[in-house]
Amino acid sequence: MTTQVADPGLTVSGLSVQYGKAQALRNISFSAPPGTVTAIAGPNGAGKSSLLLGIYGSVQASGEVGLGGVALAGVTARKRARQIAIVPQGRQLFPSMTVRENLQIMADMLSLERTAVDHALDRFPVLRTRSKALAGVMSGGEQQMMVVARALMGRPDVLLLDETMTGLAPLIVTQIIDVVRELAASGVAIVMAEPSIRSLHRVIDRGYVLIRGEIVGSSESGTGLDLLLEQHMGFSADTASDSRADKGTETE
Ligand SMILES: Nc1ncnc2c1ncn2[C@@H]1O[C@H](COP(=O)(O)OP(=O)(O)OP(=O)(O)O)[C@@H](O)[C@H]1O
Repeated sequence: MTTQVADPGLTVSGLSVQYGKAQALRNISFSAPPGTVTAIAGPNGAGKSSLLLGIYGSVQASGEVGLGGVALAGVTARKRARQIAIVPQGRQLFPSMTVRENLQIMADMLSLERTAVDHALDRFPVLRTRSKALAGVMSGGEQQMMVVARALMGRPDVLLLDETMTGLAPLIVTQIIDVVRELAASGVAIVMAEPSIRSLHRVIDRGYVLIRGEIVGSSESGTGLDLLLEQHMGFSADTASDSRADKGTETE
């Protein structure tokens, strides 16, 4: 009788990132199983982007990244780009091209089938209705939806979200969370890095607190992770802004 071994999903082992003499990330290890949403919570400069870019492969990193038990070091860049998708901080879209044209570029880059752009437009209703609008005239939330739809075009096994929810209106966050949950239900492993996770508890399955390039704690729930983040920072970003509003005082 053969025993089925569970797919480990994304595995990160001893990942470190250095910029010149500055160590941005030190010896990070964690896993993100298929069908789960893993949060990386930490303040500005903690190393969240460096971690996601190191996993994605667009910054030099030491250590090992694996997918489904296979080390990605031996996988071609093209295959890796299809298996792992990223929504980068700063969006990186072409403002003077239309929504459709922006999506077409990704389809061409990954040699996707002809229907890929239409599938991407169908992810969010607003993209379908505004497919001929220039990306630069779309609202911040609409642009973020575009970038999420673009990242999903290659049907990745792993989706990395770098501060995708930060600064968005609650209604937009809800729409993106719905897509994230749908993806997780279909088996995608999702890793989202955010400085504040207060409005994201319902989507997070597990997570880690990252401070100064190191993982300092983990939790199996969004609520637990938020508490941990508060403990490590002394206060959370949201708590700080709430209390400033309550007291009407500036703390800086
Ligand atoms: N290209 C770079 N060259 C030099 N230092 C960098 C570079 N990118 C990031 N850093 C430094 O590495 C550290 C981690 O930065 P990183 O952007 O990964 O953190 P972060 O948690 O994503 O922060 P933020 O929320 O501000 O984006 C910071 O001290 C940052 O100044």
